[in-house]
Amino acid sequence: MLNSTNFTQTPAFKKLKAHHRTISKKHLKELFAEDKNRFKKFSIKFNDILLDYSKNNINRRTIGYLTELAAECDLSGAIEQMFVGEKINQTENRSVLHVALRNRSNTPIIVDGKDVMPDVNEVLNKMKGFSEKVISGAWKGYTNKSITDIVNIGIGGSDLGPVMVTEALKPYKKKNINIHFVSNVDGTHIAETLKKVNPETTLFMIASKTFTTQETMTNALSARDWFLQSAVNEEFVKKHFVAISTSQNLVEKFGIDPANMFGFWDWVGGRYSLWSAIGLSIACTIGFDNFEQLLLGAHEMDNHFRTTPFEKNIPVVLALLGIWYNNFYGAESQAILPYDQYLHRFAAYFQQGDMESNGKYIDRNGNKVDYQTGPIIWGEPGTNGQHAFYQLIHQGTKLIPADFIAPAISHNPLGEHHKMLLSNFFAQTEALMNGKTREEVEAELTGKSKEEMAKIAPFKVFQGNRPTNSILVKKITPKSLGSLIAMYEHKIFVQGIIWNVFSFDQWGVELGKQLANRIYPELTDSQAIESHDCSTNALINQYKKWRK
Ligand SMILES: O=P(O)(O)OC[C@H]1O[C@H](O)[C@@H](O)[C@@H](O)[C@@H]1O
Repeated sequence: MLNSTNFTQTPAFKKLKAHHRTISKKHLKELFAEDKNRFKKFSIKFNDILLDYSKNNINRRTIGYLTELAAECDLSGAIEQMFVGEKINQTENRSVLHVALRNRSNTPIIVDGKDVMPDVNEVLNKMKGFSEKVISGAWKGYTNKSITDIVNIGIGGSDLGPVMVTEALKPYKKKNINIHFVSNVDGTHIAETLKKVNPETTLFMIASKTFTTQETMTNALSARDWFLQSAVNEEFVKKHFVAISTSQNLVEKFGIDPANMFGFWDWVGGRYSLWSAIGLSIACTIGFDNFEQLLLGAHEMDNHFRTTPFEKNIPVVLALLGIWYNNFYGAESQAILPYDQYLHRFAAYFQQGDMESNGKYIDRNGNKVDYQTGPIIWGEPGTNGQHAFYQLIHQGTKLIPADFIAPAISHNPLGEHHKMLLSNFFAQTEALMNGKTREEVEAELTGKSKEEMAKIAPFKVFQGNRPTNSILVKKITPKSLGSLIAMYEHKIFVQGIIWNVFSFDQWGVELGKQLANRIYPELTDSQAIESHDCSTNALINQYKKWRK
């Protein structure tokens, strides 16, 4: 059982409250001027990842109190409970073991008296064999041609991870395999995808933990119909459809050969599942050896997280900084800004990862919280963001803590591009910290009259004092990406523990599904609907009129 302390009632929280009153009066610039060793004190290097968190509104005392807070919420106990397979997802009575999926040291992890590692390894072996067959061309379609295109059909956790990773690791893509993803129930998504592929050489991966998700099942059936228009014989489905699920029963019902099913377990949360068979599309796109490197990178981050003291523990430090801004400074969001085009879905991936995990107002005791929990996660790759929303980060009225992520080495060392990209990365965090004073603005406005200067100067001033983390990675490789993803996963875990919420269920997605199922049959005929509130009725009835 996880500890369920209200963190706002701890001694450390009270110390942080008092401390916040003083330190929040100091500009980041002052903190740097006072202490030339800030970088040394507030940075952590782990393998090929450097976290510089010195550009935050903190000093040694802040970190001391924050780590005390973590201790008072029994973070160490919670970490151990997760790693040893205790059922910390209490509302679903499940263990939380994405760490077992990438447990490359193979130490036993026991759930309900049984070591899960042999099953994990068995599925990994099956994925290895299958991906090798697909990539080598040995897996043949119904006209004896090799596979050229994979269409992964899934949504949420059965989509976002593979999408993000295959995009992030495009430089490792096998040349003979193209990957496509269909998630939205909007027919446009599947229709546009099917225009690009040939039924004779396409492999569909139906990815769904439950195998009941409306969007995925609808898209899978449409894909099957489309395939059978050409292949005709239902026997051929098994050469072109594989399933990734925890439900063998439903997979068989759908007509997929159980031999082509890749299983996983209820202790893998959807948004933590890219390491499981849900990663089959990744393995078939970049090769199994690279998939294993991804697992290894995550495993090394797991070990770091499990064994490193809090003040040197990257996920813990990131989580505590998030709590500092969320609960003391009143920040409502957290930006993730990758300076790497290949990471363009990274923020979208962690929108699910973070917001589905910690977007909760009921605590682990079943009571309504009286503090803020999960932040809004958002972001786009630099430098696109700079020309869009950075205005608000620099001069808006909201505090937006931001994580800047960049690789030192580009996969595309084209001319001066990477140097320019990185100069923007370094410049932005510097600008956000220092800002620009009125004096500096005036010094630049040479040749202007006093009146002209007074008129324009206020608009050109930047307050600065805006916190950032810089995460510099040597290169985005399968291994370093694995570490980066695991880093954020554990950050979310730590925050959930301290906010006292259950991070591994997602009851909040159910109500909308339920109501959609009720409304769906009402849309069939042309009868006016009166069973809802006047707004919903009117919208449905207008839709019915227009579609006639
Ligand atoms: O893999 P499935 O079962 O199709 O679920 C897909 C998604 O459905 C819901 O939106 C949530 O439960 C998500 O966490 C999940 O990832």
